Amino acid sequence: SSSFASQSWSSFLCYSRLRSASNSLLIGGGLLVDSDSRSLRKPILGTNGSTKSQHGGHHRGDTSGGQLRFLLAAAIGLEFDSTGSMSGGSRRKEWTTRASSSSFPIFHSSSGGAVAIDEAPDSTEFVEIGMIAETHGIHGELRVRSLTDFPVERFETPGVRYIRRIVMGKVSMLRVELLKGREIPGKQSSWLVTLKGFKTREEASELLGSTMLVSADERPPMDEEDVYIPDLVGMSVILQETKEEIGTIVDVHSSGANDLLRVCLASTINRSRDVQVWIPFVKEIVPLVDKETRRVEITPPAGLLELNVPKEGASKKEIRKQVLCFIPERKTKAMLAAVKKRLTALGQSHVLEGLNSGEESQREALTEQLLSINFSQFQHALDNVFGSSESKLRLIGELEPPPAVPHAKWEGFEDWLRDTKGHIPETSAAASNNNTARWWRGGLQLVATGKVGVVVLAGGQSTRLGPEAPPVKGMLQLELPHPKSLFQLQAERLLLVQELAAVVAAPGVKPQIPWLVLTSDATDVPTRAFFEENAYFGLNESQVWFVKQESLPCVSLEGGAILMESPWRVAIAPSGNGGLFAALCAQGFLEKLSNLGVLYVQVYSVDNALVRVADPVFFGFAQEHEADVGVKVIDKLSADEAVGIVCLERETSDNPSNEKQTSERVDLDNGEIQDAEDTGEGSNSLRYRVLEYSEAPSTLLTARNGGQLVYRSAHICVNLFSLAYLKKMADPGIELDFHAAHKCIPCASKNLEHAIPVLADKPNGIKFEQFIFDTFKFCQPEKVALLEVEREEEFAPIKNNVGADSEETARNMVLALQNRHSSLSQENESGFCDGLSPMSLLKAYAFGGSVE
Ligand SMILES: CC(=O)N[C@H]1[C@@H](OP(=O)(O)O)O[C@H](CO)[C@@H](O)[C@@H]1O
Repeated sequence: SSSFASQSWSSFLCYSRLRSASNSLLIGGGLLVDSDSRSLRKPILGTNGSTKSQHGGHHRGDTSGGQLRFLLAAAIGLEFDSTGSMSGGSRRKEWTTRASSSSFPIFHSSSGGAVAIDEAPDSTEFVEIGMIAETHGIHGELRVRSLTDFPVERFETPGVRYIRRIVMGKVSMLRVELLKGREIPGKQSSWLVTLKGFKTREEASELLGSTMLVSADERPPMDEEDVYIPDLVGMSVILQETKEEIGTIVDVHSSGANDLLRVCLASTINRSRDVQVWIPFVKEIVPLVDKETRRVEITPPAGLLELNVPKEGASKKEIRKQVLCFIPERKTKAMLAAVKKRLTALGQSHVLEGLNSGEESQREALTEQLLSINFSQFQHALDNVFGSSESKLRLIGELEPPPAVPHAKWEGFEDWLRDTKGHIPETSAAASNNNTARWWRGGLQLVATGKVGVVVLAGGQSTRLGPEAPPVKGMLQLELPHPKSLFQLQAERLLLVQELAAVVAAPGVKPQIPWLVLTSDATDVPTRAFFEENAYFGLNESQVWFVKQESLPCVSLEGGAILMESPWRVAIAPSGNGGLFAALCAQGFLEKLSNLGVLYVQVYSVDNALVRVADPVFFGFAQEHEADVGVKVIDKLSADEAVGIVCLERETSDNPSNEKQTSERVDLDNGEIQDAEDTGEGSNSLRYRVLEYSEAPSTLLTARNGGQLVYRSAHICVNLFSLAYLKKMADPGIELDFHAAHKCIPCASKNLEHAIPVLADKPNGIKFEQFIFDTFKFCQPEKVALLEVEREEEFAPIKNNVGADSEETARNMVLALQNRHSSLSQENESGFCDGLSPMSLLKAYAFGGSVE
C-alpha cells in the first residue's frame, strides 16, 4: 500500500506509446537493449527544469512537482482519442511488450552488427525508448525520435539496445550495439545514433520505422509510491470518506501536464450505456493507491463527479477541460491568467513584472499574493477614491448634532460602594434608581446567560507608533506597576466580567464570553503567537477567535498605481475597521455567534487602555433601548482632537446627491433593499453618521454655540451591535464606501531591485479603508442608542509615539483611575480588600484595573 505522504507520487508508464494509437508505427521493427545493460538509473533534470523519470515514467501530479510528463501524457492522449472504447484489460496486454518465441521470429539482417534473437526469454518485458524516423547522411546514422526521459543515457551511452519491427503483422527482434549518439541541436526530442554494423545509408534504412527498446528491467527503481500506469487500469475506485466503491479505472488519459483516470462507474455497469468519469490523478484528489489490493481511494472535490457525468451537448473534451480545473495547479494557472487580464485592464500591469524575474519562490509568493486580492473590492475602492463621484465626505444632507444623550455615570459610585458594604448592589434602592446600576444588572444577566460577545479591532498596522513599536498594537506594553500589554489588560477585564456574571448565573454555570480578535495580514501571525505565548492570558483558548480581515493594495497618491514593496510583493494594507463585517460573515463567525445564542456584540478598538471590555452597563443599556447599534461617546476636549464626531444627517429630497443614496438605501427592518422614493419616505429622513476627524471640514469641527462646540460627541470607537444587525450588514446590498487614508507606505526603491522597502518620510500613498461607523446610516435612528461615558474612566487611546494620545498619556490615565480605587480602599478596608469577592472584582473593573 502506498499512501501519498510524499510529494512525489509517480505513475510510470510502461510504455508502448503510440503502438495502438498509430498504425503507421506497426510496420517497422524496434531497437532494444537487454536487461543486462543497466547503466541508467539516476533521474536527470529535464529540459524544462523538472525531474524526468526514465522511460517516460512520471509522477502523479502534485502542485509543486511539475515533473516532466509530456511524453507519456501525449502518448496516452493519442491512445485515448483513437481507441476511446478500448477496455483496460486488452490494452494492458498490448502495452506490455513481452518477448516470446511465438511472437518474435528471427529477424534477418544483412548488417553485420545486429544479432537476431532466436528465442527471447519469456520473462523479458521491454519498454520503448525511441522511434527510428529517418536516415542521416551516408554513414549509416539514424535519426531517432526520443520516447524517453533519459535520452542522454539511451542514445549517447554505448551499449546493447533492441530493435523491434513488424512486417506484415509479424514481429521480429534484433539485438544491436549502440556505438554513439548525439542530440540534434534545436530539436529537443531527436537524436542521431550510430549502431554497430550499420555503416551505410542503405544498411541503416532497413531499420526505418522500427522501435527502439530497452529491457523493462532498465526502468529506474520505483519508489514505494510509484505505479505504472498500466497497473492502474483495472483498479477499484473507492470514496475515501465513505469507503464506497464507485467504479473501476479503465484508462489513463493525459492532457499534457496532468493525467486523468477514466473511471467506469460501478452503478452503470450492465446498463445499456455505462457512464465514465474523469478523475485528475493528483494527490489532492487521489490520496491513496494500494497496489496490493488494487484499489485507489479518492477525495473528489464537490461537483467533480457530477461534472463528469456526460451531459447532453457537452463533448468529452469539454468535460475533460473542466475536470482539469479541479486540479489546484490548473486552477492557479487559470486564476492567474484572469488576474493578469484584470490588472492589465486596470492599467496596473507593472505589478506583473516580478513574474518574469527573480527566484521561483519569489514568483510564487507574488502569484499567491495576486490571487488573494479581492479585485471587486479594489475596483470599488478605486471608484470611491478616484471615481467621478469622488467626494471626501459624500454628504447627502444637512448635519445636526445628536439630541441629549443618556449618561453612564455611576454617580457617587464611591459612596454607593461604601453603602453596599461589599455586596453586589442587586436589590438596593441605589441600584434600581440609578440608571447605570440598572443597566449593569441587566447587562450582567445577559453575560451570565451567554448572550454577549466581544470584538477587539486589532488589524491595524500601528504605523503612527513609529518603528520601535511592536508589530501589533495589542502587544504594546503599558509601564504600570505591573507592566501589562493592552491585550492582557483587556483579557483580564473580560475575565473580571465573567467572574462577576458567574455570581448571578445559574448555579454551576461559568459564563464564557467569546472574544473575537480582528487581525489582518499584517497582524495575524504575531497576534496568534502572542496569545499562545501568554497562555491566552488565563482565558480559555476556545473562547478566543481570530478573525482575519481582508487587505487591499495600496496605491500612489496620484493616479492610483499599485505600490510595490519589492518586484515580488505588492504593498497591501488592511481594509480599515469596517472590514470587520465582511470578515465576520465570510468566515462563518456570525453563524457561530448565532448558534451560541449571542444577542449583542461589543466592538472596540485595541488601542484604548481604559476600555471597559464586555461592559455590562453597555449591554444592559442597549437592551433597555432595544438598540441595534450602541455608540459610546464622550465630550470632545477641543476642536482639533483627533476623534470622529457623531452627528445626525437629515437627508432631504432636494439634495442633488440624494438620488444615488436613496436608491442604495436598505430597509433593515425587513432586510430588503428599497428605493426610498418608491416607498414614499425618505424625503426628510434622519440617519446617524460619524464624520472622521481626517475628513470633516474645519468649519464643522470648530463651530460653536455659546462657546460650546456644536459637534462635540466624540466617537471613541467603542460600539455595540445586535447580532441581528450584524447579520443585516452581511446583505450583499450593503456596501461600505472606501475612504482614502494618506500614509507613508514602504516601497521598493527604484534603484535597487531587491531592496528592502523604503519607508517614505511623508505620505506617499493611499490605504483604502472602510469605517466601522459607516454602517450606522443603515440603521433607523431610533435603533441607534448613544451613551455618554466618562473620559477619565473609559477613554485612554494610544495613537502616537509621543505627545497627545501616547503610551505615556494612556498610562497616566490608567494610574489616575486606579489611584481613585486605592484611595477608596484605604477609607474602607473591609469593603475593598477581600480578595476575589464580587465587590473587589466590581471595583477593579470600575477602576480600570484587574485582579492581580
Ligand atoms: C474609522 C474609525 O473608527 N476611526 C476612529 C478611530 O480613529 P483612528 O485614528 O483610526 O484610530 O478611533 C478614534 C478614537 O480613538 C475615533 O475617534 C475614530 O473615529
